[in-house]
Amino acid sequence: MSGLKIEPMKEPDKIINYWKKEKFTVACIVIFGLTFNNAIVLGPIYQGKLLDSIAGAESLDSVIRLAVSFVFLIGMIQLLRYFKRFYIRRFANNTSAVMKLMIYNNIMHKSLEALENEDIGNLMTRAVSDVDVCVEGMRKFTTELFDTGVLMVSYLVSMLAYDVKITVLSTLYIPIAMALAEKLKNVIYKYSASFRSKSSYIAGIVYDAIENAMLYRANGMEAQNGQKYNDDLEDLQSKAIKANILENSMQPVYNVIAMLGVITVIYLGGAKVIEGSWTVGIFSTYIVMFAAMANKASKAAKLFNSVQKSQVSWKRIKPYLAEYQSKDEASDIDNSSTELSVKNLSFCYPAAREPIIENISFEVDQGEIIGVTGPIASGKSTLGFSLLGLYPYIGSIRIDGKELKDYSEYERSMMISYLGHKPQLLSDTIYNNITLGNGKDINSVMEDVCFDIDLQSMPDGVDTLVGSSGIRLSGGQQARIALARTLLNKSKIIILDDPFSAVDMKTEERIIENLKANYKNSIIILISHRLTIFSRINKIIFLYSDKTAGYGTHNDLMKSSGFYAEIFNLQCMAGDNND
Ligand SMILES: Nc1ncnc2c1ncn2[C@@H]1O[C@H](COP(=O)(O)OP(=O)(O)OP(=O)(O)O)[C@@H](O)[C@H]1O
Repeated sequence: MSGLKIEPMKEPDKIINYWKKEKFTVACIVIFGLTFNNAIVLGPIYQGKLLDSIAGAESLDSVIRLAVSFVFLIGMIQLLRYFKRFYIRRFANNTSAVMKLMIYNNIMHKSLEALENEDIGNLMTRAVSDVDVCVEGMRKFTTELFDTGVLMVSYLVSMLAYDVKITVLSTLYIPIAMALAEKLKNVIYKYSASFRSKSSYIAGIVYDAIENAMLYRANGMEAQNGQKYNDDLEDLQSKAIKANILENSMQPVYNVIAMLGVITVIYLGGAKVIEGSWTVGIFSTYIVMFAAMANKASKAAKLFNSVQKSQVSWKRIKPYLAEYQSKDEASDIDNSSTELSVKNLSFCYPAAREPIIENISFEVDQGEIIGVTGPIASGKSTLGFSLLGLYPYIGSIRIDGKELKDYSEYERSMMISYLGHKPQLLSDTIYNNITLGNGKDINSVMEDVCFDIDLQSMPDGVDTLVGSSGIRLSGGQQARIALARTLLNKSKIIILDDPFSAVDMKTEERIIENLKANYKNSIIILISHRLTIFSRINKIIFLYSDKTAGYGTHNDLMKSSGFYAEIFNLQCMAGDNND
């Protein structure tokens, strides 16, 4: 009984492969399932023999011998049952884990565009609860294949051996219960699908409430949201009732239909006892077998309906069960020097019709800091984003002479660090937020982002917990932790999108000096609205709203662009006034 091994699998979108993958476990289920369900038939037979032995006033010795073997038999049957259950549970646990692993991998490798279009609540429900429902259906199916299928066959064969006519006549009602369950299949499928999709919707609302809790509270929307949530819950509840009622409440009906044959058994079996061709023990054995089989038949009918329900979940998770992908970690990066050359770069978001930036050209050498600025919505962030190479672009972006799109995803992630608008802090310590588990020393990067002073007032230092999304830190602290994370690896190209918007000007100036002094092997693309430090950096790209661009040193732009000079002078004046 080795531990669970959770490994990727081939063709995860074919449900049969989950049984094929667990060959050993499935073999154990088959062996223990067959022996248990065949042995269980011996129970009523021994019970009947015991009854006849007592009624026939046999010796006490033989009654005790029979009773002891009966108890031993029951013990053995329960032991077989234990192993059968153990392996079925193991199959279910492993299948659930592998499905979740495959879905997780799929999410991690989904294109950004596809992820942006995902409904988070829906995705979460599919990745977790739909997997559970689906695997539960697979477990029940596997269990009942033996506990119902094999057992019914065993009982039927034994009953036929006792009397063919009684068996045929008494079991005529069983197919009726099965046919009724089959008829309800489509209704159950429809209700289950509607319940699962409402459930996803509710998960989305909860996710939204967590994400935007502050916004809703600040705007006094608790009551309004609460009422809507309540209405949705009521709707969910009514869908849940519809989805479950047919599946669960029909079992007694199936049971009554299947048990109708007991009248035949009592009538014809009783006559056989009276005429002396059956003993009371045989009659008892037969009736116990019949009742057990009728009970199993009604469970089989319910099983059809449960499997139907789990098929809804399977259909929901199937699109996420793609082949396992792993990054090729081979890399051919030249770390000796860095050069960035951008020529006629145009970029259009996949969902947009027109390019946001057009024909941008510039060249940067190692150790240089390039500022990117311009009016609102002129495409500053888009330019930074396009340099990541995550989306197709027009024109050329060459790093060390090689086109960006010709580098692998892994190589790009090794060469380029990116800090976007949001700090994206994890609910963890400062240290873990910066290293993301790579174990590196962070002392120097903490000094580079001027966080060493902040740490002095934190009793737990770098082990301070930042809270959910960094809630326990100030905006400026959050921004600098995120900046430290981006700087830590001293990547060849570092793209910083508005890193100083929450940082005061003095700290901003100190950080810029640190970047100039300590990141001489990198190229830094600094996107910012604040131009006061632009006189200290190497070159500037000024994006105009009409998609043209100015490029040069600060002094060049002060002369060539009246717009740039005006913004710079205004900001310097505002800075002076603040001082
Ligand atoms: N993912 C996207 N899909 C489609 N269009 C987008 C996307 N992101 C941004 N845009 C559009 O691109 C244009 C430029 O946006 P961008 O964020 O690059 O401007 P910006 O200069 O950084 O703006 P700001 O100064 O407000 O930060 C905007 O009109 C915006 O609507």
